[in-house]
Amino acid sequence: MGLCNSKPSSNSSSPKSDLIRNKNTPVPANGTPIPAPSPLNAESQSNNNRTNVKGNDDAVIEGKKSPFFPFYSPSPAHYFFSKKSSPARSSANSTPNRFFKRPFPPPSPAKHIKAVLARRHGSVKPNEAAIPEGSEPEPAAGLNKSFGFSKHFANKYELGEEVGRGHFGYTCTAKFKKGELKGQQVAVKVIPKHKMTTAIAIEDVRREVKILRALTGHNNLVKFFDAYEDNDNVYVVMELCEGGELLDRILSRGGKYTEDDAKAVMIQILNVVAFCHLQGVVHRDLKPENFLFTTKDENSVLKAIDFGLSDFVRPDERLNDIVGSAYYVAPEVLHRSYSTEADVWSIGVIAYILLCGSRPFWARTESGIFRAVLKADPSFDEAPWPSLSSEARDFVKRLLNKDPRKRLTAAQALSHPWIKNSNDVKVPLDVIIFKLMKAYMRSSSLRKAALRALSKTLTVDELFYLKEQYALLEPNKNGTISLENVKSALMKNATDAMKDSRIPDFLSSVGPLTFMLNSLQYRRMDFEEFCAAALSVHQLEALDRWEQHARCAYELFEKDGNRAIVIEELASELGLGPAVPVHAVLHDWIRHTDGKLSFLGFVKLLHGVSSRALAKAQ
Ligand SMILES: Nc1ncnc2c1ncn2[C@@H]1O[C@H](COP(=O)(O)OP(=O)(O)OP(=O)(O)O)[C@@H](O)[C@H]1O
Ligand SMILES: [Ca+2]
Ligand SMILES: [Ca+2]
Repeated sequence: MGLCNSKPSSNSSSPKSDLIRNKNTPVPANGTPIPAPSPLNAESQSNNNRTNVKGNDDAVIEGKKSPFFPFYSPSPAHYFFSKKSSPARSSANSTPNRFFKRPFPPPSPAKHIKAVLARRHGSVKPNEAAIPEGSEPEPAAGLNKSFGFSKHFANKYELGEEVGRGHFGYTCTAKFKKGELKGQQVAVKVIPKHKMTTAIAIEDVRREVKILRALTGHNNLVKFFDAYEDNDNVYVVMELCEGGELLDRILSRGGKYTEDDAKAVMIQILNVVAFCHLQGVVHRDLKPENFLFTTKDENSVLKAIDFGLSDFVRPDERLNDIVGSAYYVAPEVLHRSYSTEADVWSIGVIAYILLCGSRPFWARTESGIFRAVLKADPSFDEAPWPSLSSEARDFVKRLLNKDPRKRLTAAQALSHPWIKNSNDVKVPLDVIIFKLMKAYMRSSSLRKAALRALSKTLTVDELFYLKEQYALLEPNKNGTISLENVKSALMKNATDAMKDSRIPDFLSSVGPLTFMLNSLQYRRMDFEEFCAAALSVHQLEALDRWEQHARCAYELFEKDGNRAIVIEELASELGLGPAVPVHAVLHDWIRHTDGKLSFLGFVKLLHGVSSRALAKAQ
């Protein structure tokens, strides 16, 4: 492959062509207007209920018993000095100026978005938070707070000291009282029932336990043992992580990691998040506070915790409730139309913080942070960015792409040049492959030919990921795959969570377009075709070299696949309905000399049928 000299890099994500369906209310494909940057969410300064650590933005308040006491609390004098000095001494080579030109204050505990707290506690002040219509918190009366968990917590465990506290619960050590495990220590997250004042809050706890139970077993996910309840509390029993929160380690290092150390953290985060996504679980609250080290050792394993805001998401579904923590929230979450890509954004924020010690999006108020997330481009010009590797910068930028279709997936991020050569990297199966293959199988032969041409322009770096994915589908001896390979690869990785996220169903059905059963069942696909099927035009488009990719592909298409096409046929290829004045719109997409596709038409065809058009057609 790679007939052209251009050196593009990157890969897949489907034309979000896949059906866009909302969980609760339909949202236009492009998302709804921005909810937040209005007085609605203004001034959220005091909404942090964390009492264990650092309640305030950049300060560290009284103590949790963490050994990683965050001694790095920037002196306000730095800012004072920096502000005062910058205009006067703005010479570019003034070293002090460079030093004090920290773009934002260093990381600190993130607050949950107000809407999260509101929908859980039901105590919304008028205009305080944006809540999706039709999901107003219900009154506390008549709520069923029985979870069906075992009632024998007190018989089995003896609670010890508190080790952490969050908005919804507090965590203590505990010991097995008897039996083989007598004396062994565990962690118990205690969630008081009196705090569950809405049906949503109860449902969240139910789902938190369900998801933990289903996902436990991954090396970078806190091990779950069991859940109990009594009249007052729910008790979630887990392995005890004694190494403290990732946030505390970031702070204890003065906010900066070497590239190698940041990479080691990133690999573990991406591993567990790619695993969750394959299971159809979106975490929705990824932040350094929600990753714990198992031991105090420098090289300790990192574990994801706190699935309190997590949810199942079907491959063709968009979620629309605004949840998460403001500094880490993805733009499409604020637009109320999102899926697993939102977690990858949060990982991008964590990566940015690890590498430079500052937050990429910062403001004093919630609405200010939202505005920054939606509109601002994070700075890569300030120190230390220019001295970091170009791969590191590229990695972070591709996680922080505001368009979720152009963002890398977690599995793709593990294949990124910055990461892929590290030890311990094993690229996992990526669910986006199934979405893309599905869109490909539904495409016309003309679009397939266009995608094939594009796939021939992929570079070694881009092919690396596709090769890994193809290998995971375990092609047979003659190097081809069929629907059976796809199904069995999925089933091999399946946990109980997959049932709730309906990933296997997604493969074999879609109403009138029973795509794969009809097509892949009766034939096999080789690696070349797989590349055409599993590449993402949107992601390639995000690259600086996209134009080269596309031009090069068009040349190949001209030789091999281009043919005369009439406007009506092209219109139907692109799913344009009768309401669209096709002759006016598509005029430039067909070459007048020979009736074949022009470059513009070729690029349009690569993108395929728009999701809106597809939704209308069904
Ligand atoms: N398995 C564990 N081992 C050790 N400490 C833990 C464990 N699980 C949780 N903790 C500590 O308890 C804190 C609170 O737990 P968790 O984040 O699950 O609670 P929460 O109420 O959902 O928090 P939040 O306000 O972030 O939603 C964690 O930040 C961590 O410090
Ligand atoms: Ca937490
Ligand atoms: Ca939580």
